[in-house]
Amino acid sequence: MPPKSGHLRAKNVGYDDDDGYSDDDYYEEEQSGDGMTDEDREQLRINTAKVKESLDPSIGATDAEIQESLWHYYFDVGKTVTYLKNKLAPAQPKTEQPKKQKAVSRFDQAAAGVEQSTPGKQSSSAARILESTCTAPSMGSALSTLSVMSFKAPQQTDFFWDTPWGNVPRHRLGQISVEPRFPRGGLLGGSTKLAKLAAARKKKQEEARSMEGDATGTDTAVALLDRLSLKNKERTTTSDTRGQDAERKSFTKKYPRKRSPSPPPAALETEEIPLPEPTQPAISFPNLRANPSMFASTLCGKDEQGAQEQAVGSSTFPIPYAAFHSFEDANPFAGPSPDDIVRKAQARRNKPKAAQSKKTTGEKLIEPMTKLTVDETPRVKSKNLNVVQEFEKSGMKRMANFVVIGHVDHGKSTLMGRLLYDLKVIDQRSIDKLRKEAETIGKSSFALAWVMDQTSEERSRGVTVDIATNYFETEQTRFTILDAPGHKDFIPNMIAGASQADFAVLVIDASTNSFESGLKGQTKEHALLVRSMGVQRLVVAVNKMDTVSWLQDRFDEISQQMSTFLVSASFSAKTITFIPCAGLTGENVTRKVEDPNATWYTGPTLVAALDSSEPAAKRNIEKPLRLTIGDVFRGGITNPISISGRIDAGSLQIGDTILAMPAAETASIKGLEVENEPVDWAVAGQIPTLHLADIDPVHLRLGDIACDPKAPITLVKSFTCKILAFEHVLPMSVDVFRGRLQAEGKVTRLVATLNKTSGEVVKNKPRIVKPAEVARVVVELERELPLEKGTRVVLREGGNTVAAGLLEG
Ligand SMILES: Nc1nc2c(ncn2[C@@H]2O[C@H](COP(=O)(O)OP(=O)(O)OP(=O)(O)O)[C@@H](O)[C@H]2O)c(=O)[nH]1
Repeated sequence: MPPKSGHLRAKNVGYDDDDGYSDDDYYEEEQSGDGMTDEDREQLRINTAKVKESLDPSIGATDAEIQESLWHYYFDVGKTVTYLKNKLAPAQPKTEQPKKQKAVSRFDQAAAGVEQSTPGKQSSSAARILESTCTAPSMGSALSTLSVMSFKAPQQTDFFWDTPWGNVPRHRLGQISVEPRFPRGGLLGGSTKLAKLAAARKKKQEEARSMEGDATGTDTAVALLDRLSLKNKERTTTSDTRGQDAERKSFTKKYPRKRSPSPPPAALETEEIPLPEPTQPAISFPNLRANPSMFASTLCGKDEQGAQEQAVGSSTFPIPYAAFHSFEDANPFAGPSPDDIVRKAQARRNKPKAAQSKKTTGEKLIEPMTKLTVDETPRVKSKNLNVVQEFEKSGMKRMANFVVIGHVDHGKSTLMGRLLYDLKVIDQRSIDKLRKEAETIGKSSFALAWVMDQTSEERSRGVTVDIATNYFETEQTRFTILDAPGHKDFIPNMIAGASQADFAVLVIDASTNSFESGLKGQTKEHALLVRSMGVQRLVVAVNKMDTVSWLQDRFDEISQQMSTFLVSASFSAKTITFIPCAGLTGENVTRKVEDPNATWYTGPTLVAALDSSEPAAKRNIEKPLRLTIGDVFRGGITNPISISGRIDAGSLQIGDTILAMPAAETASIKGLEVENEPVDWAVAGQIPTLHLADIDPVHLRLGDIACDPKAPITLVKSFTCKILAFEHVLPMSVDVFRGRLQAEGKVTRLVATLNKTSGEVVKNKPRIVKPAEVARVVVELERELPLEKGTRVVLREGGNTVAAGLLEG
């Protein structure tokens, strides 16, 4: 039987300094009940066969003897054979033995020297190993068997007398303790490189410590080793300490410590552990006790002694203002504030003539602001183009912006993605990439929608959140798509999109029940909103026709119901077009439908219907500039502040100065882009990007108006408007929306209900305005807004659209 012991542990002991650290030091090998691993058993079996082969059969060694010897010689076949030959055939000369031995290490030599020079001390080194090894209860019995079997007190004649591991000095035995079965705590699992290094360092420190302790009791050779290792240790310690000090210094420098409040002196005095009587120190040490922090002193009062000690120390920090006893009495607001001084200085500069000339009640409030905006000299050189002439000369295609509206998930983004893909605005590679990405998150059906929905939130939720813009052109027209969110939570964003649109594409899901649920939801609300915001032309895309097998009945049913509703919502039947299509498959989007069930349809494709739209109403190019800011962003390193938005009226060019309202701050246009292309000018109806200079971004907010400084938009705090009620309206709090602009307000007065078509007064001072009624109401705002006659607003309350209105003054 092979011995069962912690022998395995001994195999892992690295005696030489240059022995590398091994994982085995921290991971005990998998052992079965006999203390051996499967690997050991296999090794033992192979080596037993080898030993048997090498031994003269006359020697007659049993398997048990061979295995025992192999075990003690760490499976060394040569040594085992020699040992068995010596043991079982004593006649053989012993002198051959050293030749076969492995070269001994420096430590082994030293240890052997110890044993030779101090015979009395050679008492059972192996037993000592065992003593220290047999600490783990699990190994106890196996080891005790081993100690009885193999580690009898060695005789000079004993074969083991010169085995190096049998002569391990006691101070080294600390290493041979039984390791815990699992990685030690504190090293984060022990398998990382860091953990290994930490463990190796710890081991070295322990080694050095044990050396110090035993140094006196060792002989010269061990003392020599001690000195060697101590030197090393000193070296390491010094360099370590130096290193640590340097590290600490640099760390302290890098991350100066916060002074945490020290406990007050009283707390220190009440320490429970009695301190030993202080002996008179030969050298007086500096008082290293930390002084209470200023914070603690302030809170708990000053300890006089502490204060004195503190006075001696150099690291004192006065409380700000502590020296000024009368600081409570002083009035810090007596003089003008630094802001006042700056504002006063700025106010001395010239006032903008335009801003001055048009004074309203509200302007009194923003007077200081307008005084700040003076510099009308553009910093960027203007080409002084006559933009109206340039526009006429350019022979530009007609332009149209359309907003895509409809209930959530009815397929708006997919339809637009398909349209852009089929018109080759989006290339195959991009689509493949989107498909792949969509597949990875299990939303492959949304790949086309992702052409429009580009934020990670939209993609992960599968819902459009904000207006997405894209462009395409047909033979006659350059189109700007404004894809609106369908979810009711994002109606304000839909309003912002609709406020920039010339016409709308209303997408309706033809699938069973989807159309019906949309009617109760945003299909109707969106249609009403765009109408009340001035949109007259509507293309109704009856989408997902593939899900109803292109059934004509379904198409007709939807068309009829929607026509009735839309006409009741003041759309003209002539300006509504119904197109059956399937965005997902692309049928009847840019190409004719080929489904055999769809032969009944002979009308235009969706793109053809868009292209044949009436040109937008005449653009107000010659009117003063009005651009509703739809986005404020950083347009790159050279363009730290950029805005984009639709030009509602007028034109602009590079070098122009614009006035941002309500901030009443001017800025100069240093760069212009339309549809991502640099241009020199832009006109009403376009949605350009303006790269600005000479303005602080804080003065630009979504919904603000960029206008002509010579004809600025007025700021109003209350207005009268003609509304179409969606819900009951009475004097109530409302949120007022104008494009991206949103402000709190109140319907303060119901002036009259009006006739829908003629606009004549039906009833003065009604107590309530019912849904679908038209009325004149007065709205008061919490703050002044840039609004003027003809502006369209939406009134909402508690997340519902209450009414849409047109400003009358
Ligand atoms: N079968 C079929 N499914 C479609 C069609 N069009 C869109 N879908 C699916 O309808 C789901 C919603 O499509 P979206 O394009 O995200 O809908 P949406 O109206 O833009 O949604 P929101 O913008 O969040 O309101 C997706 O799973 C599409 O694959 C279609 O023509 N046929």
